[in-house]
Amino acid sequence: MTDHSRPARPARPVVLGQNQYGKAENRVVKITRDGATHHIRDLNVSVSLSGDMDEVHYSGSNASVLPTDTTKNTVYAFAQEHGIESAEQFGIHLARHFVTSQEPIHRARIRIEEYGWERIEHGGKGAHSFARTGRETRLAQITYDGTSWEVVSGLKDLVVLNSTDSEFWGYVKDRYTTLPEAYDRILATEVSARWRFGWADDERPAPDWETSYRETGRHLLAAFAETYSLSLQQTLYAMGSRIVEQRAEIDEVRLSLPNKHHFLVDLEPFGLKNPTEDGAVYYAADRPYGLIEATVLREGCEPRIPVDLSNL
Ligand SMILES: O=c1[nH]c(=O)c2[nH]c(=O)[nH]c2[nH]1
Repeated sequence: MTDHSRPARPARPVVLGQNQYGKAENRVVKITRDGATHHIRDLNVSVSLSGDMDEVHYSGSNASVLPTDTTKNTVYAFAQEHGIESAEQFGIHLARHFVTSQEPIHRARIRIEEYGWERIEHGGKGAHSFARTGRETRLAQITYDGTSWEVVSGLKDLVVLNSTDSEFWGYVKDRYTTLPEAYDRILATEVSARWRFGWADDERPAPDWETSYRETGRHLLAAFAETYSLSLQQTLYAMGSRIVEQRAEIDEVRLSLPNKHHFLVDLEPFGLKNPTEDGAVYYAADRPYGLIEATVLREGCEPRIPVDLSNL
């Protein structure tokens, strides 16, 4: 056995920087039964802990280390013991547990992806058969430092398209500009969105996470559908500002919108017209794509969602 009592660290001009650890991507499926009708929640939960962890890095002493295997077990045990009311509530339970039960752990960050399932309705039944929706992935990130909470929710992979009510013209033109002005184009994007809640301490009641997610998604889609778009930038702002205006619990929205270009195909070589007005055929390009990103904030609030959403 290694003796950890000896001086662990020779003086060296090297120090440990930010560090965190935990078990990533714990796949949890929870079935609850309401008579013959079953309900499913399907999560991917990643745990990240930090605190007094210098010694394990410097000397290998594991005295402060709650094993990542234990964090995995905790995720499954909590799903059974406490249920999964919402991704956010589940993450809050876990974060609070790790920080309050282990002295060396000062901060917990729980990231959750949730996959949707819909019922397979068949012959008036549909109680226990499901199909993965594949529409969007719900996201939640919960961070707790023993005093304050930061909850960022969101979604990704939500592909939406308006087949009209989109124009793009009047832009800067230089010697490299070839893009024709568009007065009736397809506007399509794959929404990646994060929204941060103002709720930060246990003194105040937490939002109703399920209602908040449902309504925020509804506003996001309604703003996309209802905005007569002169640019994707304008549509993005309409989506973000509608959420901040309509959902009092949300202070900040970050959106990353790839412009999924649809180009009218030139069919002139085949003696065919391809009019936008009716029956138009488009080439759906997958790359390169315009990438339009912005944060929309409640006035007076600090931006805290990372600019690059791939880091969240
Ligand atoms: O909505 C758009 N915004 C742009 O900034 C842009 N640039 C471009 O080439 N097409 C578009 N479309």
